[in-house]
Amino acid sequence: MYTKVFLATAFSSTSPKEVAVLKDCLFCIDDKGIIDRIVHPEHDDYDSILNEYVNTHAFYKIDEGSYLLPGFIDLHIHASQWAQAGTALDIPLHDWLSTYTFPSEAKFADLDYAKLVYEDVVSTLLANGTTTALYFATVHKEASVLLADICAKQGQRGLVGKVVMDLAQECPDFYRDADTQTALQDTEEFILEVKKIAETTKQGVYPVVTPRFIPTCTDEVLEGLGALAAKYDTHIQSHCSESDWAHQHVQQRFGKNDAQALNDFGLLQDKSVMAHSNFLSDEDAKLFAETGSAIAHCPVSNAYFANSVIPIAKFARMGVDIGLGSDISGGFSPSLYDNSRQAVMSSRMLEDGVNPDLPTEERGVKDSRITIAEAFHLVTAGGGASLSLPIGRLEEGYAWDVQRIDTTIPTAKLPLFDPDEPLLDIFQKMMYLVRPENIRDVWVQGELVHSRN
Ligand SMILES: Nc1nc2[nH]cnc2c(=O)[nH]1
Repeated sequence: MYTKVFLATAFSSTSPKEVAVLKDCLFCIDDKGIIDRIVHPEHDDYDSILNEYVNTHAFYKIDEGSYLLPGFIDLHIHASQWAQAGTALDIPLHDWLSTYTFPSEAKFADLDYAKLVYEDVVSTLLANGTTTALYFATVHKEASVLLADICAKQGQRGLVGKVVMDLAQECPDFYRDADTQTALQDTEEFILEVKKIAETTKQGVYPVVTPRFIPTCTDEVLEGLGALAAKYDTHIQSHCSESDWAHQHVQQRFGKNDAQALNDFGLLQDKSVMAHSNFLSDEDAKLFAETGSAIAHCPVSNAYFANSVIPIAKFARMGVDIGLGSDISGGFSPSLYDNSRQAVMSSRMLEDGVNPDLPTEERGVKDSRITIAEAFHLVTAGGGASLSLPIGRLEEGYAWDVQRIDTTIPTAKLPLFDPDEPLLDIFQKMMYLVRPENIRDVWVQGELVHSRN
């Protein structure tokens, strides 16, 4: 007995460069919200399953002109920074943090304010097709638990970190952990409270060990956080080699790159996700591949703060797990469609180069481009592999995290005029042209969590 059976045409990434078209398939979902079977029209039992379910409440026929995509996975987002999205992008990272961001994050000591912003960011992400998000909250333990609770209640798969920043000379008095011991104790209590919420959350919520980045953390806290992550087998997230300033800051402090320093503190492992990572050396990238650590590539944010375009195609060839992050609010857009488009465009600019005064052959970095199909892989299957969770693919054994895209609605109609247009062309048009209006329904772990109908 299946809980839900969908008859639909869908797209799913089967490898970094390949997208499968699942035409007129039956997607059979069990009571845990997992895809139990995908039955193709040529399968022997297609007609019998169709006949068994077609007149039941469990049957969902996706209309012509609508297509299913896996829900998107945001590998790096600061939930609290939703309150300042779209502002203050005119100054460098270090000044942006101290002038705008730390004062804005400090307001999350107020739980009423935190609730207002967090409920809105989670529902906004769901409306944009983001079914899983790896969140930075703020230093405040209670407000961080609240974010996990809001994800649980709204049906989003949230991985949430209480931010740790305890280094007095780099953090303002009004916004940091009281001291190292408190930072570690709050983190441990946070982990236990989120694990408690997870016990009754179908789609899962996960506590994440979250040193903000090396420049705001003491050696003691970094070491303690590595130990806590090992003790509770949690995910880990931080920022790594994001900009010239951040990269050089760690070099000056430790005489080594961020990646190496994070590894020495036990912070690079299979469930680690490091945001940005623009300035990884080849050796650093090998360390990521060996430890199973992932890169959260944040292409919109990088255009403002990273002083560079990350060579994402090269790191993918080296076997590093990679997904996409919106990095609200270093990135202004909550949409991973926007970020997929920017990932492609930035990679093209890296390949061709940008300075017209240089001769063609000196202008760019060859073999740097990625296609929109590769961006789709990053935002779905790549994100799932980065988190070591069975999400991001429409395959048996994976969670039913899905968005229904309607290409026909009058206010956001896609330019589809040829009834014989190849489905993979329609897929590309969706990746480039979909707006939130087109995202009609969103399911997480088999449950409908957003609908515009
Ligand atoms: N983009 C970005 N980089 C950071 N590095 C440390 N904190 C932050 C942050 O909030 N945003």
